[in-house]
Amino acid sequence: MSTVKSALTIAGTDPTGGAGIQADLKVFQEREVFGMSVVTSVVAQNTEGVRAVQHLDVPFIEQQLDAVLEDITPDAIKTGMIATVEMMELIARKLKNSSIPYVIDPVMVAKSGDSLMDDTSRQVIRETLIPLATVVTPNVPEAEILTGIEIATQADQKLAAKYIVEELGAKAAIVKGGHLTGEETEDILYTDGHYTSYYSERFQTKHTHGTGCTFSAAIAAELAKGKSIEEATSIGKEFIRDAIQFSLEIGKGNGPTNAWGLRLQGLPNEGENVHGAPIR
Ligand SMILES: Nc1ncnc2c1ncn2[C@@H]1O[C@H](COP(=O)(O)OP(=O)(O)O)[C@@H](O)[C@H]1O
Ligand SMILES: Cc1ncc(COP(=O)(O)OP(=O)(O)O)c(N)n1
Repeated sequence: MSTVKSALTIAGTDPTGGAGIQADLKVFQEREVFGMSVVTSVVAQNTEGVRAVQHLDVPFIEQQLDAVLEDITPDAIKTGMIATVEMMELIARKLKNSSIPYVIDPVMVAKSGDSLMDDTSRQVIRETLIPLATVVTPNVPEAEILTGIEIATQADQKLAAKYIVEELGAKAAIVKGGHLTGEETEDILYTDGHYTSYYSERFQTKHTHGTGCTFSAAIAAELAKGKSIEEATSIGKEFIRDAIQFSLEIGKGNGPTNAWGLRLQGLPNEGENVHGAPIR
């Protein structure tokens, strides 16, 4: 009997491999969890931005989900780009009575500024998916939309995280600090009435395509292995720090995070700041 755990990502695609499903699968592999995926939207994007989006038909997304879930029970599920109300309703129906740990990265806008979720869905996700979540991982603009709270300080991050749990019904929320300023990044977790902060140095790099996907996928992988929410977040934070420190200068725009950054720590260039390193 295999002891390898599995995780399922339900999300959109990035043909350049830096974000979305492709990024999630790399992270699952790196965290030694068997990765599975259900595609919601096919996105023609690259490191410079989004060119076009095609949403798959909801009945076909359901067929993909059924094909996985009737065969394999994942040890954790993550959702990323869920762009329409109909997709949200489908996933909510499928996960309603499930006890599988469920991480929501409420992807709304790509770093390039391109919208990945329509306006109605930004409101509807609050009622459909968020109450089912084990952990929700919004960045600052996403947390502002979910809560209506303007976020500029650590105190605002805390208020928003608490709101997502106490008012919207998630088990835990991590309001990420990547979009704020300062020498450090601080991500604030609220769960079971307690706050925990997770810090890292802030790297001065433009190569941050896929940071949110990478962070949430790492948390999902650790939950799949049975780690607590606090432990999974701590490992996720270390993972994203190294994935950004060793991010890659691929493409003409914002290069992607490096899912094997943590492994590089064991190599001779340990500690060196190599972000922007070409892969050749
Ligand atoms: N320049 C940076 N240096 C170090 N960590 C960062 C940097 N930018 C973002 N992070 C971290 O990456 C993760 C994703 O953050 P964020 O950029 O806020 O989300 P998103 O990619 O969803 O916009 C968080 O843990 C955040 O603190
Ligand atoms: C298909 C798809 N899903 C999510 C994103 C957003 O990724 P994120 O990790 O939030 O980082 P950026 O790509 O916005 O830098 C995406 N671009 N595509």
